[in-house]
Amino acid sequence: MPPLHKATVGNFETYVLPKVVEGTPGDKALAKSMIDAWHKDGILQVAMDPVDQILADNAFNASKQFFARPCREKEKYVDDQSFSGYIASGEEITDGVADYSEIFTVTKDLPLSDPRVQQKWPCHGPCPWPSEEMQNTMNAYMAYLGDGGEKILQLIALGLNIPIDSFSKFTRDGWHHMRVLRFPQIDKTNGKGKTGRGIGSHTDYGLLVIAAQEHIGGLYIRPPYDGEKVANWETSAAGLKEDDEGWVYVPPVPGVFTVFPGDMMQYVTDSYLPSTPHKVGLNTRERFALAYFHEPNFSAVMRPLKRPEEEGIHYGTHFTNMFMRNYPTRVTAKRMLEEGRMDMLKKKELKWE
Ligand SMILES: O=C(O)CCC(=O)C(=O)O
Ligand SMILES: [Fe+2]
Repeated sequence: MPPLHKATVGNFETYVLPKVVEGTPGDKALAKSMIDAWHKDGILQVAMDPVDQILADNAFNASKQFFARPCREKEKYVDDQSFSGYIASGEEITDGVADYSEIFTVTKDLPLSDPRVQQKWPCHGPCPWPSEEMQNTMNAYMAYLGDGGEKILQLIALGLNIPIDSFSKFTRDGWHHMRVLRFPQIDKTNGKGKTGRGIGSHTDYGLLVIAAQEHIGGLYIRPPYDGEKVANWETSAAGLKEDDEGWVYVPPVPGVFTVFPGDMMQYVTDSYLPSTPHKVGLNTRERFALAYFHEPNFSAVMRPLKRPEEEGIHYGTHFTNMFMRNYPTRVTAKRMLEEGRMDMLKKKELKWE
């Protein structure tokens, strides 16, 4: 466990996803158990089969190859329309403090000819891939997690006794994205952040957070507590209880990925499935992780399942607000403001009704 962080060590439930979710009694029992695990621990594990584990291994190898390149070279892989690309250690801000994470973000990779890019939709643009090999490897891994994400959404709906497509109807052409992450060894940072802190405590934005880590750990989560329900779309959850009691260390387990709910899952279920707060500590060795986010369509307007008459939350606006807050000095944020792209979020064409 990384030094400087107080926590208990978690031991989480592990599940095997069915090939297809059909709504059988077996699927229902699995689903209910997954929901119970989220209520108890705030996180669960899914076992990858050996073929899919290769996809994860390949993604970790591509990540290491990229991060091993010289800084001057990595810095070139930035796009000024999307938030895809390289983020140096100390560039991301969580709750006003620089994170030590070094990141390559992958958002929906759209060519300049895509109508949404032409119309200057916020956050829409290409991914500046450093190589075709990294592109293919990351795309293959994300496609695998995308399949898993859809199955999990269907299972959770089954477990809640609501129509099986209650969540997945929002994810057509979903705004799925991934953060390829490297964390420096605790005593090898550039001094821009806070000692021992990799990423400050936060919740993530969409439906599901699906994360994998190699053998060096660093992730901590807070399980749900009665009366502890922060709505990140109203009041920032960043930095919350970062140094309090109650954190649980997520030990690296070979051959699994972890899954927990994001902000939109919390919103549509009226906090029955709260978005899990988490943070990353720096370890005594460098650490690699892959955080994939299974999301609604950028244009989706999310509403509480029990109160469809609510005005709702436009997912694209929530996503854009969060990225503008985390990367205020990035070229993408500057161009967005210069070109008045934030105003576009109010337009009807950007909203699914
Ligand atoms: O490093 C991890 O395991 C998780 C990273 C994370 O929370 C994020 O990228 O949002
Ligand atoms: Fe996160």
